[in-house]
Amino acid sequence: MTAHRPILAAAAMRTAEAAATCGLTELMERAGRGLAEAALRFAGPMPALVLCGPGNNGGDGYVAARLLRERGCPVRIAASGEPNTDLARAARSQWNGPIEALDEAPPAPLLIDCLFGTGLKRALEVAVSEALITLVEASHIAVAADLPSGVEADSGARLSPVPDFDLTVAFGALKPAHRLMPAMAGMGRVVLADIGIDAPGPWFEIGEPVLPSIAPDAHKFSRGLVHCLAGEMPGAIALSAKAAAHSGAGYVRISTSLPIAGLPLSVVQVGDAQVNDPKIGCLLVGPGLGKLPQLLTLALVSHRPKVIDADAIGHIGEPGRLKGQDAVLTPHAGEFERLFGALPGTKAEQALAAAEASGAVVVFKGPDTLVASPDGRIGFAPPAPAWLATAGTGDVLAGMIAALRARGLPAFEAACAGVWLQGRAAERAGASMIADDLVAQL
Ligand SMILES: NC(=O)C1=CN([C@@H]2O[C@H](COP(=O)(O)OP(=O)(O)OC[C@H]3O[C@@H](n4cnc5c(N)ncnc54)[C@H](O)[C@@H]3O)[C@@H](O)[C@H]2O)[C@H](O)CC1
Ligand SMILES: [K+]
Repeated sequence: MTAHRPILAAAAMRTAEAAATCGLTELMERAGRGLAEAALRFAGPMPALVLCGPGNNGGDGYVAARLLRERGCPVRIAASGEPNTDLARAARSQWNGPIEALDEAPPAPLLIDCLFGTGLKRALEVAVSEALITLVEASHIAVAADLPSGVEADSGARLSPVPDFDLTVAFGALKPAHRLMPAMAGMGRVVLADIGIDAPGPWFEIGEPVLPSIAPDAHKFSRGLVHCLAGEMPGAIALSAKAAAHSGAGYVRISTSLPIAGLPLSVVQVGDAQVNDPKIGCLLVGPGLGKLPQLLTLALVSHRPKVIDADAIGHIGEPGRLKGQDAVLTPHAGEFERLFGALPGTKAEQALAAAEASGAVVVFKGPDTLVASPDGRIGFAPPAPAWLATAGTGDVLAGMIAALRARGLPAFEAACAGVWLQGRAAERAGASMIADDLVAQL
């Protein structure tokens, strides 16, 4: 069971650090110790070169270098300049070895990057960036302290070229960049060093969901009825319906004008869509819909909870149309931009703005899927296999979320649970999977 883990943007992290009762000096000592221990566990004792920048990330580096040396590792430090914070100056004063110039330092088998962390504001100077890339490439194992230098903590953008790391040790809490592209792709394994910060908040990494149990006296309708609206290409909604059935819905029904082949016999096909049937736990519209905006209109007339996916998102037109609906929207980047326009800010800020504009829970899909609620919560997906990027996996996700909603989870929790379960199913299905195989793993 993995709980939700807090994710803190840079400003929230600074607030949490300032509120820590142990004081900032002790926080830096803990961060440096966490870094040294994680590097030792990962790489074993090997000659290390620690790169120290001007801020507190550099301060963590001075502490880690001292502790690694105390444990018998041959350690050198190379710095890009003088420390510019009292904390980092104090940490450096406890290092009594030499400090090399960054652009002249020869490489070492273990490279620890403490140039910049959450305080990075702009691209690295070219000489600093080049030295970092050269030294990382010449090392056997490269470890980033908090974040790889060059990565912007809140957006996951690379402000300058960033080499690939083997290990990233996040301090106190994950930052958005640990779960956002492109930054997360180059971090290697990400581990969290506990420095005693306790800052639960509305942003978190989605953990293993707690699913509603099946009551001993359950019947098919009490377990949840998912009603799917089929459109022009019924294969897609068939995949959603199968996924819904395997995600614990008690009853899955499709309204379709033509019989759909290949569906499990337990999925019931009907001719008319009684979208206000009070037994419906969740409506699903969009997969394979094609050019049938009237089916979206029909879904929006219904007072039942709904998942709106794929083609249906393109028919919404104006996000405000969804206000007052109990809806989960599941756009990928193209569908997101078509509906909400080019929103400013980070992916998390865009997802929140979209949730607010529509009043819906927004599952902003991609290799770094986010689930945003109009109430300000955001769930960041834990890393999922890249092989999920194949046709039909979105239809499967929509069906899963619809089933979880019909089973009684609130919209945001259902969406988070669906995203988490889909990632784990993909891990089990393996790299050669197609969307149909994903259903078999639910
Ligand atoms: N605050 C704490 O108590 C603790 C922080 N920890 C670690 O500290 C960093 C964040 O530290 P901060 O000093 O805010 O930022 P950085 O070390 O990332 O460095 C910012 C520093 O550099 C300047 N700057 C920004 N961008 C550039 C650039 N491209 N080129 C040159 N200089 C730049 C900026 O003005 C600042 O002066 C956090 O990640 C943790 O690693 C400890 O973990 C715990 C205690
Ligand atoms: K760093």
